[in-house]
Amino acid sequence: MERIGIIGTGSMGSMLADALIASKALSPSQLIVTNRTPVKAEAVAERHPGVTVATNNTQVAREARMLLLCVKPLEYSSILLELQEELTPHHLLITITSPVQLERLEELVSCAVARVVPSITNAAASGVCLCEFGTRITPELREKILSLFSAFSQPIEVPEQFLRISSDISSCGPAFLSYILRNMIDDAVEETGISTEAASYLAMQMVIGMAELLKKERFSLSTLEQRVCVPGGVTGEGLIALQQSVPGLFRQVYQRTHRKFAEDIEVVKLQLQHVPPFELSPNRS
Ligand SMILES: NC(=O)C1=CN([C@@H]2O[C@H](COP(=O)(O)OP(=O)(O)OC[C@H]3O[C@@H](n4cnc5c(N)ncnc54)[C@H](O)[C@@H]3O)[C@@H](O)[C@H]2O)C=CC1
Ligand SMILES: O=C(O)[C@@H]1CCC=N1
Repeated sequence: MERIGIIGTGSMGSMLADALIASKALSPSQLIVTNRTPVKAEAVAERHPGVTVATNNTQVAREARMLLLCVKPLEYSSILLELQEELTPHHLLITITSPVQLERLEELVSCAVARVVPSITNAAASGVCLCEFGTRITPELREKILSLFSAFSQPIEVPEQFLRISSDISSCGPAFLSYILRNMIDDAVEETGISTEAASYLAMQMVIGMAELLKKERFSLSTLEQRVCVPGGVTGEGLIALQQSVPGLFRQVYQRTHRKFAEDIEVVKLQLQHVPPFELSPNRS
């Protein structure tokens, strides 16, 4: 029975644990989890009796061959120093974050490495996850990863150059759209006096209905816009206000995310300089 380890059970690590078990891709006994603050790992085991809570990261590497590293980029150097001796060529290390380059990871560990960037939408067994495979990933490992994540998402292979923008849309997108929707609601309340509850309910039902339409492939975004925008009607009037401020807005969003991404890559690179290549690791026998 193959076990999978999750290091870091914060927002994404716990979502992945829940999704793997809910989709039956894994039974609880196949999962071993750990977190710097143990209570978060214990909460996963409370939701899914049978999940093992490890006391530290090295225990996870000893008991599982496939590891999902679900911590923030700045935690990588210390975790890699801890895990370096435990990781063998039989392990598979999957990072879920973007600014840690796979090429660099391959210099630091002896096992195969891959990236799978999830999205909060995967919690509803929906949405995509973005995959990138390191050079040690065999066709069998590739299939294994795709099969595991396809239990609760649509895995899409993305070239490194488009990883950031893809993640901006699929992973950050739910936060961006939620912010816009909250403004749609707040402005409705301020402008008309409708209650927040009523406006929120209408907005959420609208989004759910729209997603269903898109899911059934009955409409593209532009046909949806055309069908709703009756010539001479009110939608067109509203769109005039949007046309004045929305075009180019997301370019600013993407410029900011890309700038932050470039900064993160540099900080991670500097930190990883303190991790020796795996062949030179001091404890290596
Ligand atoms: N939140 C999201 O929607 C998405 C996040 N990501 C990526 O996933 C990564 C994690 O993000 P979140 O889960 O949102 O963050 P989070 O802060 O909720 O979770 C990180 C967890 O790692 C734990 N941790 C930190 N250092 C540790 C260590 N040395 N050993 C064990 N556990 C440790 C923390 O206690 C925390 O529970 C980030 O790199 C982020 O870029 C990727 C796609 C979507
Ligand atoms: O905010 C972040 O850094 C992460 C990456 C993708 C979604 N959330």
